[in-house]
Amino acid sequence: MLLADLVKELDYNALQGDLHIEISDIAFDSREVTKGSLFVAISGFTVDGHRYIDKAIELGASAVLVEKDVTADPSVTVLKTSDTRQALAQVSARFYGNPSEKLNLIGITGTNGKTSTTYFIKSILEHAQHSVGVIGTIGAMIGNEPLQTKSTTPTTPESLHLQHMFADMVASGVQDCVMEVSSHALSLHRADATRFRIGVFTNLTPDHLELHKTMEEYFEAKAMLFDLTSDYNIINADNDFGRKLIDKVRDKEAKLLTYGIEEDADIRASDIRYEADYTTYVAHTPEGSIEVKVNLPGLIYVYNSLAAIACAYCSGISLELAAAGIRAVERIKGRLEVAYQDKDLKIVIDFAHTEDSLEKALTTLRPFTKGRLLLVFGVYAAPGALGSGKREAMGKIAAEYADFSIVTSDNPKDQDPDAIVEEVCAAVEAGGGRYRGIVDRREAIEFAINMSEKDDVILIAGKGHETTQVIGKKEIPFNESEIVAEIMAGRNTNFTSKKV
Ligand SMILES: CC(=O)N[C@H]1[C@@H](OP(=O)(O)OP(=O)(O)OC[C@H]2O[C@@H](n3ccc(=O)[nH]c3=O)[C@H](O)[C@@H]2O)O[C@H](CO)[C@@H](O)[C@@H]1O[C@H](C)C(=O)N[C@@H](C)C(=O)N[C@H](CCC(=O)O)C(=O)O
Ligand SMILES: Nc1ncnc2c1ncn2[C@@H]1O[C@H](COP(=O)(O)OP(=O)(O)OP(=O)(O)O)[C@@H](O)[C@H]1O
Repeated sequence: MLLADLVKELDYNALQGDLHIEISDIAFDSREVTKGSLFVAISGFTVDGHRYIDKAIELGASAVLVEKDVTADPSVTVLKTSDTRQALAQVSARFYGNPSEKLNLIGITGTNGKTSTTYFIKSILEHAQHSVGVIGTIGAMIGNEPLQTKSTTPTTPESLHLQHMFADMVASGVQDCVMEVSSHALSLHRADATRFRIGVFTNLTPDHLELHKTMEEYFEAKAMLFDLTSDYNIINADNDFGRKLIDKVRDKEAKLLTYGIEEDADIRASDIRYEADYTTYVAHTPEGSIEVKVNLPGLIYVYNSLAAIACAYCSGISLELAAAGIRAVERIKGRLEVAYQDKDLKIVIDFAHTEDSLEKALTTLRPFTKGRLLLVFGVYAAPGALGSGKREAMGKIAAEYADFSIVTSDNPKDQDPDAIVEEVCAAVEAGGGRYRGIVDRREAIEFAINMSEKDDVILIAGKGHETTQVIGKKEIPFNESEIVAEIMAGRNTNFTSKKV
């Protein structure tokens, strides 16, 4: 594509060079530059991409897009714009032919519930014989085939990779794409230049305050999704920030559709019946009502499946197909997943890693726990004072809702794991909870299993589907289902339970 065409809708100043040159690819990382590329320099959190311009030119970049004044080899074209992250999204969408406009794109945002809502929607759309793509925490897929991409690390990929994925989906005949949209992505403009036909807001509770600083800023970041939607905004009316968002988007062109249980919402659940492993309820929509069975326990999956029913309604899919799609989701990896069960003990793995989700996971399990509810958990939060709020809040939740907590490591990354465990233990103690701190996560799981007695339930929270643990710079294998299976295999031959 000609550089002049690529930057046609961009606000820029040409600092040097020719605009009538062919651009073969785009890169925002100098290490990925190929001959004839446009290199977009981003001022990062850790390094400044402008420092790698010479490297990019050496590797064959023929044009550079910057947001700072730079001196570059006179043989390349240099364009300056006010924000290169925004510009990256714009040129990427244009480079790939604005693929989001060719998809029924559904974006889901919120602190918790994005992944499971995505699964429910995907299953419903597939029941309606649609070809579906997914982008989110568990990766990018077309149907059940993982998409080969340059990067699938973040929940919401960088704009260049995102537009590339959309283009691959369009080329493969995908009709609908269901995508998790994180607040990081929205505030770092990864989803700019993307058209979402439907936007969904699940909830907003404290998290990611290392980036957004205040709940207000965090809310505003999430709300950015609803500036990108064309047809429907689907919002949880029972959540405080959901109601705030309803007021904010009420007059937008995209039609507002609310869902909930407590408020008088457009899509509503009633007659909820909780069982240990599933829940049934009646979903009411403007088109009628239907009995729904969700094969995941607890109120949160009533909400997440209701959001999916709202999407089905907006996509013209019948209630029968919607209910069948939800029923077909048998389990979701690491979401209240039963890792072990016999007549005396149940061990559940869950991805709860925020204060709200930890509370929801514990309160979901409580009514079906005859013995004690034992909790193994760690906290990943920003370093130092910034992360203290989350460490304290999760410690308090553990104290309030678990009978005994084994405080351990989540992904300590570059932080001191002992200091984190100590701080969380102090919060459990301050909340009046019983606890033990064990930094090594495998040992912590083993301790919980060894202290368990008849009828206890163990919740191992925080890592869910993840199969590694990040300690320092190392990512070590850590598959909790396998670890539980190994420990239980040993215990079933030589176990004696201990009182603590
Ligand atoms: C905190 C955060 O979001 N960081 C993002 C940010 O990184 P950064 O600004 O620190 O980048 P940097 O390392 O300083 O580098 C700056 C620039 O120099 C470039 N560079 C760097 C080195 C080099 O040799 N050459 C070069 O060109 C880099 O490619 C980059 O463009 O900009 C990068 C490129 O634009 C992103 O890839 C990166 O996301 C990383 C992968 C990440 O892990 N983000 C997480 C926190 C995240 O986004 N999480 C959300 C939330 C999930 C949830 O809901 O829980 C997500 O969507 O996954
Ligand atoms: N509607 C909900 N409200 C509160 N907590 C929820 C809800 N849905 C799921 N959770 C909890 O949050 C955890 C993560 O759920 P899920 O992966 O669906 O959220 P997510 O928004 O995709 O999270 P992340 O962005 O961190 O990947 C679950 O394991 C569960 O404990």
